[in-house]
Amino acid sequence: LCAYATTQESVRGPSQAGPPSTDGGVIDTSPPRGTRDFPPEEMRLRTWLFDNFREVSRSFGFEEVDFPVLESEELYIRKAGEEITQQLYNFEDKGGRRVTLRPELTPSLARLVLQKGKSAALPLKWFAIGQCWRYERMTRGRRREHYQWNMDIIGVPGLEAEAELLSAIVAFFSRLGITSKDVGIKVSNRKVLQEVLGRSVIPQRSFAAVCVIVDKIEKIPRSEVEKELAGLGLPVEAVDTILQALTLRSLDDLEELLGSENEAVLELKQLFELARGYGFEDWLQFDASVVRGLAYYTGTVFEGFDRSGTLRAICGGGRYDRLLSTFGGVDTPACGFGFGDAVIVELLKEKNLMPDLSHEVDDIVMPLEEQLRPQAAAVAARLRACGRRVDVVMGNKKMKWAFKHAERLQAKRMVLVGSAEWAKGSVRVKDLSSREEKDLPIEELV
Ligand SMILES: Nc1ccc(Br)nc1
Repeated sequence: LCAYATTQESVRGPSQAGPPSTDGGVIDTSPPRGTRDFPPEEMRLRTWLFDNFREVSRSFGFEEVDFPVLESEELYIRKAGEEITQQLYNFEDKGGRRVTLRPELTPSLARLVLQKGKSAALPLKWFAIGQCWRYERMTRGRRREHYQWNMDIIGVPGLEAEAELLSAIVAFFSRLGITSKDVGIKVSNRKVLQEVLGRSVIPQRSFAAVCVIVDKIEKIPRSEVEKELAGLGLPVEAVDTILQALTLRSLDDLEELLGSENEAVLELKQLFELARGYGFEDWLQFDASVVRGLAYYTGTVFEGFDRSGTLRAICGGGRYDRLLSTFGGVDTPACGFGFGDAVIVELLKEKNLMPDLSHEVDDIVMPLEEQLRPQAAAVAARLRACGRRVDVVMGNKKMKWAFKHAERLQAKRMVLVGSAEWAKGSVRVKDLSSREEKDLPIEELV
């Protein structure tokens, strides 16, 4: 399957036979199950998307980091029943080590923060774009890999960190032409659930598992959620109280339920006040049903959604103040988000906002006779040294082919190297938009 394409053409590989395989037939040219190739057109779109991820990250003063796609399995062994840890692309390596292709980036980031220890001056503002994996029985035919953009702030306990991250997400959407009419960001706080569970005397050790189950509230039948919560030993009335609390959609109602001094109420009010300061409050809406499916969130949680309701969550994140101590480190406040490379492309297609990305070449240089190829090479080298993107015609091609090639590449000029012109220190240049043609001295080519 090709990455972002949806047409059948993208799936069929080239018709010519591939390298002979052992039994004389053509090898399977498809990529491994659940993975994608990125042929040029798809790769241009991916590069464009990642360039936007990077430019937003840099405009917020973040530094890029990266980690191995292969990590120790122990980074993801959590007991809260998350889908992400039940679908590890894990195996035992030749040294007998339990390893896995990473399903997410946050644990790697936490590992690097711990590794850096005191040498990393806080706050850290790190971003990464990395391929993440899951191993899902192909019954559902879903992908097994995607690229995720992550931005994380380490060392800031206050809501200003979440506000910065949300502002970065809004800045990214805005760069692509997506508005708050197309997309919203649901915001809540896990302290809502913590308070509600506390009132039902639910043991703290079940909190993460309750969040993972409640996160499925809009994906599986309520009866199934009730059954799974009961499976954690929650009494029926507690289940009703929890599900009732999750229907809250206004901060006033939340305040009425939890009181004006409740931490979740105070934090959410502060976050919305900061959002007004940044000017992106119309992107946000409080929604108590948002808990996110990762066990380690401890406070604010949020997710970007398309208002037409046709797509899965576009991005998501939250505060995770106690992740480092689960790795034996000292707890450090942290918050971050993940933004996948697939749903956003579906949204851009739906909104007709896909960019027009052509194969960009400025000049096509062609020797009119084979023995002039060294001269053509000199012309190409000079043009490239001046920053022009140059395609040199290779092989013994006819002019008709060369002009068709130039049209395909949407080149701006055709530069023909012929003996008569070369003898005068010139080349023949055809402007491919004005169709104007003239001899130019080589030193005037740029
Ligand atoms: N965590 C994760 C990894 C890979 C894909 Br595709 N989706 C989610």
